[in-house]
Amino acid sequence: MTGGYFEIQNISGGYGSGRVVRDVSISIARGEVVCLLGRNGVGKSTLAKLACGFLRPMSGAVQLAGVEITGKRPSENLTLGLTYCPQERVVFDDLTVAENLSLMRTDRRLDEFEPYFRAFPRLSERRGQYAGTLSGGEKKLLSFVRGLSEGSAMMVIDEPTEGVQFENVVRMAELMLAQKEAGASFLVVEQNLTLVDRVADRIVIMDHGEVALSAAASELDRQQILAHLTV
Ligand SMILES: Nc1ncnc2c1ncn2[C@@H]1O[C@H](COP(=O)(O)OP(=O)(O)OP(=O)(O)O)[C@@H](O)[C@H]1O
Repeated sequence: MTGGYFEIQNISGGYGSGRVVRDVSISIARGEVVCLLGRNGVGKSTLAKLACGFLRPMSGAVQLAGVEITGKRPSENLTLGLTYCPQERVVFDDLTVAENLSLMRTDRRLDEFEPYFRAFPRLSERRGQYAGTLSGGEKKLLSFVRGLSEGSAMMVIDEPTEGVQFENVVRMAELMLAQKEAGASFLVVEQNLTLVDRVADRIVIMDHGEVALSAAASELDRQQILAHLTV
């Protein structure tokens, strides 16, 4: 145990007997944002799933606030303060935008979502619209707001900006930074350097299922990052 708030320790795993992630360790402190980058197919999403209980690791351990959570179900992890937002948009198409959000609250009130509606007027305008009719980028925003509004101390978010336009990516960054200020920690799988530049304290780059590079964001320039992302 190295003292991080969220500790991924020597995790290996994948699908069936196929090993995709090999011996990956990442330690995230309270209030730290770590961005996980890498080319397509190197195992970033698989690592996120292994860390959050959607896949059972072949070996290694995961700890949250000093508590071992390896192999716990995602629903158990949520009660312990770990939110996982998968890459696939998690919205219910046959519920309205408002219903998708109010589902998160036992009293069904929408008041607490007002800051998110102010940040994303498109969502506000579409409150009464079925989520199934939203564009891909709008669904990603809705999914992001659902995840962030869980208010967990640790959030693992997989490619939140896919299909989201620039100004909304900037607002996503601002909302994340506000939660970071309040003490939340993030592991963000991301290819969009607009978001990475704004939120990352540390950058971890994966290649072939392993950590190829881990450094403070301030120590890396764009060229070094891009060298790892281009084939
Ligand atoms: N459900 C699955 N069953 C079997 N193999 C899978 C499954 N999901 C992903 N893989 C394989 O695992 C490897 C890593 O995929 P993963 O989605 O973790 O990569 P990634 O780095 O997140 O890529 P991307 O940036 O394209 O999302 C790929 O070879 C992929 O084909």
